This record gives sequence, structure tokens and C-alpha cells, in this order.
Amino acid sequence: MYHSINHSTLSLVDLGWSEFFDDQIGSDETGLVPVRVATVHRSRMTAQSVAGPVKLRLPPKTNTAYFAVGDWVLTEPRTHLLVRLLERHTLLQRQTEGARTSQLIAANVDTLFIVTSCNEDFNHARLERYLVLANEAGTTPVVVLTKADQTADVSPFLQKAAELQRDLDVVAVNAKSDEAMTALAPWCGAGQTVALVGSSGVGKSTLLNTLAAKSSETAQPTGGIRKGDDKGRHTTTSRSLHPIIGGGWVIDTPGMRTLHVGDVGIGLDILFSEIMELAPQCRFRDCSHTQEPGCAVQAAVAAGTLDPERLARWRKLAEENRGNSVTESGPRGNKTPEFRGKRR
Ligand SMILES: Nc1nc2c(ncn2[C@@H]2O[C@H](COP(=O)(O)OP(=O)(O)OP(=O)(O)O)[C@@H](O)[C@H]2O)c(=O)[nH]1
Ligand SMILES: [Zn+2]
Repeated sequence: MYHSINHSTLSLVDLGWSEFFDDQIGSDETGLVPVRVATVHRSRMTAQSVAGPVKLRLPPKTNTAYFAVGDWVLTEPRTHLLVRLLERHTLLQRQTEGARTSQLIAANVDTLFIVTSCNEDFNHARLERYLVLANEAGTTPVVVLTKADQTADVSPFLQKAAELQRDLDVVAVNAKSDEAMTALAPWCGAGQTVALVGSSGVGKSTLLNTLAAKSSETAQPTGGIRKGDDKGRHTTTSRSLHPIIGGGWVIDTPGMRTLHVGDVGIGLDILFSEIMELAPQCRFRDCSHTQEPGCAVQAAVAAGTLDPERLARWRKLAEENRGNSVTESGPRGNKTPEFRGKRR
């Protein structure tokens, strides 16, 4: 089976362009060409243009760490010289331990496919961290449960995933099969951008190869999983923008071992909305929901409508977020909130 992308039929809208970006073009910039960043390396970057892939010419002293895969940039038509980065619609980023700025994961992503498999990779606390990341970026999260073909019953996994966040979409697939493509089609239409995150070995590369219908020469290498511990080996090393068959774009991300949270207040409130909605009913406005009298959150735990482990995970993330946020005073309070995504 061989598929090819006919670049001559691509429009800017097919590439993910919208009014949001159009509105940013100055009257003196109409001669410049918008292209979408496809790969970011230490000293070089490539992009997708309506005419196909291009190698960007970078001005001297360009710091490529300020650019993310999925970014829209304006370029000189003949030289492909990078002129200006356009403001992002969404920005997925993560805090790195001890780092003063965050690491950019991907920009202008509509949907984040949070990939986990129907085995012991499934981990509430880890998935909740990915959900916070997506919520904070303004990106719609979808939990994709892979290896549905390797479990007798997917329903407990579907159930556990659906409980992670209100109105969360959850899909179970065999990442190796073309049916995965059909199941994920609602988020992969023309001009839509999805990104894949998840632990090593859950099937991100396999899913990417299915979505992009990679031939064996262009396929991402996939790692054979080690028997016994359900942990894969790291096989993905860099991120890039790939066309999805039938429309849309997919960005793969290298396995992220640690995912710290900071400056994600909105992301946390969306994730734990059932807890947030109880808080105003507590007797004390500054209730810590631990042992205060008249605490609506503790009452929900006692009534069996709120899982105490869920409450404990909220507490842990909220505390970590407080310690890592710029709005807090203290040693980390002088961080500059640069390059933050715009919320919808
Ligand atoms: N049967 C089955 N095997 C799968 C499925 N998804 C992934 N695999 C297998 O699981 C192994 C790991 O998949 P990868 O796609 O390499 O995982 P990854 O998430 O890209 O891993 P990293 O590159 O390390 O981040 C491979 O041997 C895949 O063939 C699935 O849905 N069903
Ligand atoms: Zn309370």
C-alpha cells in the first residue's frame, strides 16, 4: 500500500491556517509567505509550505528553542528566510526540573491524543498530568487506549479513563490496524492538528505510522516491548509534523519521563471540576478540604461520591503547582512568563 500527499493541492487552510493567523499579518507583510514549522533542531528548522517541505534559512543568532513544531512563521518567498513568528493559538509546554523557562512541546495543536495502553501502563496520576497540560494549553484532550486487541475486556479501561475528567473523549484502538484511523477520524479532518503524548512503548509511533500511512521506508521505528513489565524502549527521538491520510496533521513527541506542573491553575480547575464545584459549599472560604467542619469535599468523600485517592492526587498536583508558579513569591518567583499559549 502506498499513499502520497499531493502538495500541489494543499491550501494554507489545509495546513491549519485560520483567521486567527490572518489577522496578524501587517500591511507591510503581505509579500511574505506563511509556512508551518515541521521540525526544530538545534541549528536548523524545516517547514511545510503549500508547495511542499522547505528548509528554513535562519537569521544569525536565531535561538531555535523559542520555536515549536506546529508554529506558523512568515518567510521571504525566494530565500525561505525566517522573518517572524506568529502568535500561537495554543501552546503545549512543560516545566523541566530546575529550568527557569518551560520546554516547548508543540504549537497550534487542536487535539492532544493522550496515549496509554490497555495494560499496566494505565496510571491515573500520569494521565492527569497530561490532561492538565492539554487543558492549560487550550487543546482538547482525547485519551487513546491502545492494545485493545491484547486485552479480553476493554470496558474497565474505558471506564477508568472516562472518570479522569468530565466530558472526556476516550477511544480504544488497535494502533496497528486501519480501524484506528476510522476511530480517530473525528479529530483528524483537513486543517486539524493533533499531537501524540504518552509513555514509551504505548504505541505512539505505531499510531503515527497508521495515521500517516507510512510506507516501511518512511515509517517511524517502533520498539518491541519487553515482556513482563510492559515498558517499551525509547525509540522516538525527535518531534515533527506529519500529514495524516485524508487530511490533518500529527505531531509526535519523544517520551517525556517527567512531567512537572507549574502555572497550570486553569488546567487543574478543568481537570478537577467536580472538586472545584464543591468548594463554594464549604463553610470556610479558605477551606483546605482536609478536616475543617462543614467541608463539602470531605462530605462527598464520606458519601462515597468522591474517590479519596482522586482528592489526594488533586492535593498533590495543586501543591506542586503552587510551588512552581510565577505568581508565587519565593526563589522561583522571578521566572519570566514568556511564550505562553493563548487560551481560547
Ligand atoms: N497488538 C498491538 N501492539 C501494539 C499496539 N500499539 C503498539 N503496539 C506494539 O507495541 C510496541 C511499542 O510501540 P511503539 O509504537 O514503538 O511505542 P511508542 O509509544 O512509540 O514508544 P517510544 O517510541 O519509545 O516513545 C511495538 O512493538 C508495537 O508494535 C496495539 O494497539 N496493538
Ligand atoms: Zn472544604
